[in-house]
Amino acid sequence: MPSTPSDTRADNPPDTLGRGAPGVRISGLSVVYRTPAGELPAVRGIDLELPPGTITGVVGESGSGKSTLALSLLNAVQPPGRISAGSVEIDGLGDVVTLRGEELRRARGRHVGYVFQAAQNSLNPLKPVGKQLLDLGRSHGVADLRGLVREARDLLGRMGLDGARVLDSRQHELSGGMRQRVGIMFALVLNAHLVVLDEPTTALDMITQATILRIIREVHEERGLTTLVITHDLGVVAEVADRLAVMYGGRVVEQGPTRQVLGEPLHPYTRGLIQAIPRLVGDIGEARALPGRPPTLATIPAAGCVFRERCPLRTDVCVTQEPPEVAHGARLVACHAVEGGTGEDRAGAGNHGGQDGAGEPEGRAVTAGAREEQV
Ligand SMILES: Nc1ncnc2c1ncn2[C@@H]1O[C@H](COP(=O)(O)OP(=O)(O)OP(=O)(O)O)[C@@H](O)[C@H]1O
Repeated sequence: MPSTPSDTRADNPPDTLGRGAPGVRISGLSVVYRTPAGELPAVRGIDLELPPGTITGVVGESGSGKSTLALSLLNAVQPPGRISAGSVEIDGLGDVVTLRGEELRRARGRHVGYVFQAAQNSLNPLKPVGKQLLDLGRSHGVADLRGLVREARDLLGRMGLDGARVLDSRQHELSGGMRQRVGIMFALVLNAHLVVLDEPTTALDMITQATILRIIREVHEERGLTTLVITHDLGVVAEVADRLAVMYGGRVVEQGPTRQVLGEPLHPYTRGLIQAIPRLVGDIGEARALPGRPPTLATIPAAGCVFRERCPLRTDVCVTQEPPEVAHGARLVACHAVEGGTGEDRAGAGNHGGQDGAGEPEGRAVTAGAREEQV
């Protein structure tokens, strides 16, 4: 990759984040939305670590709280929502939940690059993409705007687009898939070292999706990033993520190295998600959709296990007691019915969770293999 825009920024304040991939520690994070029935939690007491240099995937059905979690990483939850408890510690930035005003604006884009779920429609319809790029550069004090444009063209070119043409285009002149790639370009172009991608490939056909996932992985490794990918698509995380967190009803119910979580799922919800994937070969009847529907804010139970209504393993204790996250080797699982925890605390699991089986080349190869078996 050629020199990056941040290499050329002369008039910027010192880069407090440094050059390395930052670690992120989300602790006790809760987010509520105000509704006619009062403030209801969309994310509840989440503890999640993003080890430096890894790609973490967050999966779960619609409404499980994935986007709300992603927004919290940027302290960007908007009313009627608010972060009601917890912290998001990013190396070099501190607790972003406490950042305000100019500090926060600077952090977004420059330190934390992001693509929101609605990336396809988040461009300004009146301005060419290139003009919006220059606005972004100026608002972050980029000295070498030509370098910024070069970088944008290069990123778009790698994603299979004619960069110069795209920069000259307005939103309505681009297809959904092109806009999606423009969104990814904006997330990467300021050379942030923490990148949050919310459904980065939803508008893309399978072949373009595979290309984009490869590029996300390549850029992640070239630049030494810490990356969070939010998706409802297990295929996407199998392809790209070292570590995986499975969300349901605002809780993380299972987390650990992708290879382990997908290869040998422990939580009944994770198992259900995997069983629901239709296979191209074999008995079509093997794919079993999860019965029932995920809860809404109004139907998330106030006590007990959030998954119990749909759970085949439910017992009485699930109605009254919320299952704690228990370590199973490098994994954390919140389920009363999963036996054989190692008895380690969260820290114990988190420590080897970073790399163990996380899948540097070997882990991904195995994960890819697991995916091949699925099809
Ligand atoms: N602005 C809002 N006002 C009220 N409730 C909201 C708001 N935004 C999200 N919610 C609710 O919060 C819960 C979590 O939503 P969120 O969008 O974070 O989930 P998600 O897993 O990202 O789902 P999807 O994949 O459909 O975006 C859902 O029940 C949703 O209806």
